[in-house]
Amino acid sequence: MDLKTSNSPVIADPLPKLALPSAVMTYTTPTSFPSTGLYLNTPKKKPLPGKIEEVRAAGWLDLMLASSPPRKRQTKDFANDVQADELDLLYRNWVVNHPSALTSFEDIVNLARGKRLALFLDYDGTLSPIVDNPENAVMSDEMRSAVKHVASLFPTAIISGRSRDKVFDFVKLTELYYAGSHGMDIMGPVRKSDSSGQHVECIRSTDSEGKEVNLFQPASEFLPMISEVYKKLSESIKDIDGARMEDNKFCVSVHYRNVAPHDYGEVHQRVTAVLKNYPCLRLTHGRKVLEVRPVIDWNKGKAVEFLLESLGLCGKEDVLPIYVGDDKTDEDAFKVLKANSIGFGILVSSVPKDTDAFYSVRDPAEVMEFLKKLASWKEEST
Ligand SMILES: O=P(O)(O)OC[C@H]1O[C@H](O[C@H]2O[C@H](CO)[C@@H](O)[C@H](O)[C@H]2O)[C@H](O)[C@@H](O)[C@@H]1O
Repeated sequence: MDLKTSNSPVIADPLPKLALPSAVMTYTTPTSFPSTGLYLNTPKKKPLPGKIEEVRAAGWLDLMLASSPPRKRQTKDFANDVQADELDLLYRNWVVNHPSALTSFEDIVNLARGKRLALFLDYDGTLSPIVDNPENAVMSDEMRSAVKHVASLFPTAIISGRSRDKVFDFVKLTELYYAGSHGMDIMGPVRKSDSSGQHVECIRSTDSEGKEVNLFQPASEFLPMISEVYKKLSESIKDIDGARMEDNKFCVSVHYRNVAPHDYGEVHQRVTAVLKNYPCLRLTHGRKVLEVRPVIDWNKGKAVEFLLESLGLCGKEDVLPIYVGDDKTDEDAFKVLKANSIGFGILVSSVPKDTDAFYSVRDPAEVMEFLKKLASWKEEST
């Protein structure tokens, strides 16, 4: 297959060998902040919005209202049906540019032939369906065995916004690599090259099975600050019906999925009011969730690069990394694969979205089908 046809991601020059983490050390460290060396140069903050209208003006309220695709229609209603037909049409147009990884499976196989695949999987909305209570986002046994199966064939990692321990409790597979807190807590393999001092910032540790692993936690100096902010935010939002906090170790989630839309502005206002005293924390936005995290130049994309490097798969022409994810934070990983033309992303979405992923699937059920197909193909071809 011609890799440069417009219907396939262009897999060209491999990623130049990364010198992680020193590649991200060029940022200046404000003296009053912890000295992790990975700070982002953020623009000066705008004044905090004081009223709900100002929250809207800042664009956050619209983002909060639009976050996460609408639920399936419950009623038979003409206006709803027209809107749904329009959405279907938009989706059909969008999928032309982001073809289904299932219907384009042959193209993917053609790209993968003769290459070593590396799989990176997001958790929520990718391996488990989105549910109202984050504690209930369990993975089905069928999905677990599909992931276990691919992990026996390709190096596979889960990269989640949740804390690493929590995502492991859901997945329960020791054969995977895990990156929690949006990549700020990575448990990866120990490389022979580590003895030459390549990953100076890693801590040698052992996993639950006693296997030697490398721990990489670029935001460890923020831990006391994050737990302080967690307490303050919990106190601040406790009277907002449906608002819920989640401690993700190196970041904090403020969930508003179960909050009435007229209170969204209030949630945002309370969060920004607490954060104004923490200039080295920043706010990002996911699916009905506001996320507080350290201002360091580290994200899921950097975690993918780091893991590829740790696995000895970086800069190799015969390696094809695939990243599957559903959320904004996964875009950092899609971007890395696209920018370096080394692999491609698969966006999990049933509605059109602006994305750097090349392929798409509609939901976790399709993710599972894709993983099963990949495993069968690999087994048949060997
Ligand atoms: O990177 P991920 O593994 O996708 O984690 C991102 C966030 O996922 C979880 O929240 C989302 O899923 C919940 C359960 O389905 C849902 O209730 C919530 O509205 C979604 O935003 C998780 O709870 C967060 O901590 C993660 O940051």
